[in-house]
Amino acid sequence: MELQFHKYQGTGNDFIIVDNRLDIFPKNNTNLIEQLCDRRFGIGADGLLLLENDKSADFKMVYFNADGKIGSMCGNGGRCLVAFAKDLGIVQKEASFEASDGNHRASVSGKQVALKMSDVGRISKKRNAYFLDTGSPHHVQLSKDLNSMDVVKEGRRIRYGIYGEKGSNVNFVEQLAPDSFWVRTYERGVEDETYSCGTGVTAVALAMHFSSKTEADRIHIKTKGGDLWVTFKAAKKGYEDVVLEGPATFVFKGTIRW
Ligand SMILES: N[C@@H](CCC[C@H](N)C(=O)O)C(=O)O
Repeated sequence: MELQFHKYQGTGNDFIIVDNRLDIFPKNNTNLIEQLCDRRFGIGADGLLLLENDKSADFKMVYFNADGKIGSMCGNGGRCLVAFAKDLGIVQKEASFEASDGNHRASVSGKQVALKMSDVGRISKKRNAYFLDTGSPHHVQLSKDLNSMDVVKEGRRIRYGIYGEKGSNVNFVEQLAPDSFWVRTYERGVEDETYSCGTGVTAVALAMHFSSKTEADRIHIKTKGGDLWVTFKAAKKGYEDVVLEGPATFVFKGTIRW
């Protein structure tokens, strides 16, 4: 079989993107998707995104983690898919799409894509951390000396030790300024540290506001792969009007045969 694909990245969180509007991609072939994401034997990516037709939105997003298994919501992936849809001419400056956690709207300005995330109703306090679901599950904990932390070792311990096989993404945070944080993320389904995680930085921003580490409602997040911004409004219960904003760019396109 031969596959045309595109590579996009959002602050270093990188994705294989396939235009699957003809619905011919072998979605059930977990081994194939894992192989395509492999950085030595395949194209290499944190995940694989399918753009599909949708009866009411501009398109539908289907996301697979690098382990080849269907994933939950992917914030950076959603932003990259909107950039891809614009490059294909499917959308202009505004877009709407269906994802695993419902409908999302987005706006494009140059290389920047602002994605409306789902409302977050509940943030639970763990011993030295917070847990919330921003479309994907996230453990958020403040850490000292983030620079020297073994994120993979610590992240794996928490991901399996506290959250079992179903797991959670694990975000380690250091405050840089009243409205700015540095985040390193161990990502479930990639089972490694990624250069950034969109649902992760969204979770960090909300958890830091919830725990009064910041009073800002527009928060800058520094990641290994670059800068992201999260804006939000406090709601009666949790947070609403949550928007994740940052760059999403085309890297290359190609053909792969197997
Ligand atoms: N990198 C993604 C997160 C994708 C889902 C995550 N790997 C999970 O399985 O929960 C993002 O940008 O949100």
